[in-house]
Amino acid sequence: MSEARAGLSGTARHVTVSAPGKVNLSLRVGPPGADGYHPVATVYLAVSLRETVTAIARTDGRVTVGPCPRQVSLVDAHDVPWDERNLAHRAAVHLRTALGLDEATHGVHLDVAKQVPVAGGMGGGSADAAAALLACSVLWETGHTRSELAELAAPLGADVPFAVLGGAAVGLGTGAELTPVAARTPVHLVLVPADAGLSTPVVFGTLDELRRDGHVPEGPAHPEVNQEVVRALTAADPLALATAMDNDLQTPAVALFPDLGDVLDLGLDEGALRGMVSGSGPTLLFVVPDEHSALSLATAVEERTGVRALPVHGPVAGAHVL
Ligand SMILES: C[C@@](CO)(OP(=O)(O)O)[C@H](O)COP(=O)(O)OP(=O)(O)OC[C@H]1O[C@@H](n2ccc(N)nc2=O)[C@H](O)[C@@H]1O
Ligand SMILES: Nc1ncnc2c1ncn2[C@@H]1O[C@H](COP(=O)(O)OP(=O)(O)O)[C@@H](O)[C@H]1O
Repeated sequence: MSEARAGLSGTARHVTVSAPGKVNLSLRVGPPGADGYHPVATVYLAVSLRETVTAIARTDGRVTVGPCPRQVSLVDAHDVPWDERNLAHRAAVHLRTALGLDEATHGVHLDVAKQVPVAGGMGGGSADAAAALLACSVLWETGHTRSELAELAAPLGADVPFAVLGGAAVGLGTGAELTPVAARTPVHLVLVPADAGLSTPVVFGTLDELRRDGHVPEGPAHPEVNQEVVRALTAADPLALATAMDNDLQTPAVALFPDLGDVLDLGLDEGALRGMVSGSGPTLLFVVPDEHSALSLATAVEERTGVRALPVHGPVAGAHVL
């Protein structure tokens, strides 16, 4: 048993929450501000690859976090910090502090079962933070609605409010100012994770360098929302969606991880409507017309690369109690 779990009784009160990973169907990035953050205009889609966090009451006032001992994980959770740097841990401490809750009586252990690739540009850590926020809020009976929790989530990371709300949404500012988009039917995608991660700040920094050196055009100070992607989502038109998608972080992600170019070509070769880097990468997303095409593309990619490809769909629900 891990040190963090020692002393937890099997009968302790607990709450389990599921929260989704995401892809960005459009990600337009402006130049960085004084705080280092870049203004974005993005279109998020929550997808059917989810994280699960169980909040277990602790009687000693501590906040602890660890990988779920019962989980057979799809992902390698070794790169995840299982201490106070973990986003789920930070979410619990943030909630306790923001609400002025008594530390002595608001301890918690967080069991995290990961399915979303780590450092893959799919917001897995953000989903853990969103799930921990809701799980602790229910455990500690704070009475917050999901939209109140989404507002509380913003200081934890640009993607965290979206993981609370889920669905599909336009994100402005750092990505945390959300407007829901009503997607008519499911979008079917195949995700191809890479065998290593990419650091989000390094990918943003590489974009800045490529722009400074004139290899990539400058972005506008206030990027505009890709309305064609929004229209394609509301019109349930996968071909229009595939055509309109864009991601300013694709060029820096491929510069840092050149093998991505080959896998993008391979996906197109096997019938995808379009392939693109998900967020800051290196996970790739391929748009396909329907569920059947998703299964056959995933099989073909696996056969040719030996990499596990994941058929998913979206939009799916945000953080909710199981
Ligand atoms: C790029 C995106 C696209 O949705 O996500 P990923 O693809 O990495 O999951 C997001 O903008 C990331 O969201 P998230 O991972 O929550 O970012 P944060 O923790 O807030 O920030 C991590 C770092 O990324 C950079 N950052 C993030 C958001 C933003 N609008 N501008 C930035 O420059 C900053 O260097 C920041 O210190
Ligand atoms: N619960 C968590 N799950 C995954 N990574 C985490 C978590 N908490 C902190 N991290 C750190 O955040 C980094 C990026 O996390 P992640 O959300 O998986 O990727 P991305 O920002 O590309 O979507 C990881 O490399 C890891 O160091």
